[in-house]
Amino acid sequence: MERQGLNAKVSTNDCKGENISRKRKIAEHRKSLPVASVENLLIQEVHRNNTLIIVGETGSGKTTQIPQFLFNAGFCRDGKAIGVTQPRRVAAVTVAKRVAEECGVEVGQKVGYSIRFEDVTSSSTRIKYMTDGLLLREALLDPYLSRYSVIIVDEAHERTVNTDVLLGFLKKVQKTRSRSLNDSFNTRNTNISGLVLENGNNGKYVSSLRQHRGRKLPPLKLIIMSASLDARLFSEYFGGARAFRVQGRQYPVAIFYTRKHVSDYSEGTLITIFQIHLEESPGDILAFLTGQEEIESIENLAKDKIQKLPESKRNLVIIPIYSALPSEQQLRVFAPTPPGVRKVILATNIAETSVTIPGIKYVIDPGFVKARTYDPNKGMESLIVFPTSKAQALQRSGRAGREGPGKCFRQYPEDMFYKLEDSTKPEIKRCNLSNVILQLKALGVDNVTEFDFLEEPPRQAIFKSLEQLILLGAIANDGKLSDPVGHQMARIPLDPIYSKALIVASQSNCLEEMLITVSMLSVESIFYHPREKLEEARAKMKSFSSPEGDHLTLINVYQSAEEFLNKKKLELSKEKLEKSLRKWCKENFINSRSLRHARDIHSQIRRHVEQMGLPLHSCGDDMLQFCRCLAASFFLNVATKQPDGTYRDCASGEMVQIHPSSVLFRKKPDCVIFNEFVQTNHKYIRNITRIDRLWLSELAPNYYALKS
Ligand SMILES: Nc1ncnc2c1ncn2[C@@H]1O[C@H](COP(=O)(O)OP(=O)(O)OP(=O)(O)O)[C@@H](O)[C@H]1O
Repeated sequence: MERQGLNAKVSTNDCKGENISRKRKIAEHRKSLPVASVENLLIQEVHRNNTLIIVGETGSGKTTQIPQFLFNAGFCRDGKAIGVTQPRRVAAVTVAKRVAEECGVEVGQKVGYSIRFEDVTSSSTRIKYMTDGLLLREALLDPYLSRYSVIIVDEAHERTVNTDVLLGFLKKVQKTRSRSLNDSFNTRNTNISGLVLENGNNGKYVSSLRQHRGRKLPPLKLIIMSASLDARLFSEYFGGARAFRVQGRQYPVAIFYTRKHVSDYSEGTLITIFQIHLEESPGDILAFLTGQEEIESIENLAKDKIQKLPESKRNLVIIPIYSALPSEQQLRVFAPTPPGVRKVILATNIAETSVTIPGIKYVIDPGFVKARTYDPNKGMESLIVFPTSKAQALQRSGRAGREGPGKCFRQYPEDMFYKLEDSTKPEIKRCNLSNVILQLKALGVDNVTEFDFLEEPPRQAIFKSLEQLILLGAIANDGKLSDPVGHQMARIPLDPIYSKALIVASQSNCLEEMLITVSMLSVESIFYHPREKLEEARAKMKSFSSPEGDHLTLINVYQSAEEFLNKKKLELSKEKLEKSLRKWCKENFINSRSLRHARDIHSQIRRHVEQMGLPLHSCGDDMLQFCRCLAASFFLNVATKQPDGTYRDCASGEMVQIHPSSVLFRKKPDCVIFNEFVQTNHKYIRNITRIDRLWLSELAPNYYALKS
């Protein structure tokens, strides 16, 4: 007993020792970062300028250190907080965890994060990492962002829609806050609702202002950061804002190009993974691919190849990361690699910016990315694979060289690099804007065409999206959000068309079914059909399939999985239950990762609609009612069969085909609603349900009466 006690004591001490040495290492590491040498200068610049643009090499310490410098310089006095936005959830979470560790606190205390459906902050949080979309949602409740003294918009070069909208909004808040400060200096306690009216908003702004009447709001400091942004563009937009350059890089990254053009980049990536594994020194590999399906196919091929290696070389583990993966699975890539094992991470551009994945020494960059495009004439949005920009290539190589020197293998010849665009085309110029417009209107920007965008989206795209929102009933005659539908839609964090579907379903007693549908539609490929077991997979799919179409088929899958879980729930532990669900998925050729993600989304949105008080009913076996509800929700996406068996999209007039993955592929009903337009060699529609054409003028009279 005594010995055990002694041992226990020794191991606690060991633990303490380890902790102390880790803390010391972290402290030394922080001091060695390029930004550390300019801390005082940076703080001076922030004091002098309300808007500052900071450009510094990847890994120089911008994201993790600058918020801490600001905290130490007193920017969180009076209970104010520093908000740091990231374009991606995974970056917000992992960086917050790292900074909490550096500060020696639990995440959620002084340092926290907030992403859609997950808030790890408390009243003591002073440095808050979050997605740019989340800050926009916060602004709905607090239009002056009054709890923040500084907002840092990180990775601004990504130019996501949310970043662009946020920048325009922050510019406005800065102006208003400076004015509110002057007003409260001059006429303390006066009613400053003039500012409210100027913002063109209603009750929400007023109440928020009332809270601040008589209290000074300090000017909002805004910092825009990236390793690869066009500082001039941002500076001009913010009236000649100062740009500050942090010199120096932590570790070098050697760049390698191929001699010739690579015709099949996935094959090239696979070959390079194994070349690195067999020829290079220890260190983990990060390879960038374009999407879930591509990642899963390379994952399977790589796993087969590993089995064929000599025993001593099989120490290779493959870990995927893409946005449709549930958060805890995404975080697996950040776990330390066991000794003697080499980790290969197959990632989409989700791992391209901000993140530090411990152990990564090698990056493979095929030079492609899947991105959204939007054709405003046809109102059609699709995902297309594009070459990356130089900025993206730089960010990707920057994922190596964070813990020591690294190497980046670009899967294209050097001259190709110089032909790439400097920066990525802003998403706002190539996407459907209905979500943006809904958000702006909710923020009180009634005339969207007058909003001060960093770069204007195409007018036609604005009008097309406005039209869509009007047709969905989100906008009233006066151009404001309709009451209650528009306001409700703005509260649900989904695409407007899906938010509307939930509202319609709540009125038709089938919200339970629509919640499942929307969750399943929010993930990629529920079914998988391995080439070697095609017939077996098809037979299984048939057992779930509904003659009405894909939406009911997806519901069948979801409900069967739930039934299975309910049966097993009493006899198995949580861990075993997860395992047996994976087995069930495998037997049924269901993608277990996608199903898990859909279940996650389902429970999150369910909580949301419950909070909103929407009645959660099921239509039971009355599938006709549900199909009518689908038609009432997705009436903007209707296609009708043509004599030659192809389909015509009613909204755009475009000729399309039913995607081969649909259960209606061979049945070819006369009239269908669909949820996705996919453009490969052909134009396909996906996720389809048959409807009766006559329902349309009854369920969407404004649109169809007008059309006919
Ligand atoms: N989670 C982590 N684990 C280990 N080291 C980390 C972690 N996060 C950051 N670091 C270390 O801190 C350094 C600075 O990271 P930081 O994210 O602040 O740089 P950055 O300048 O913002 O880079 P980028 O422009 O690529 O986002 C990294 O190079 C790495 O050495």
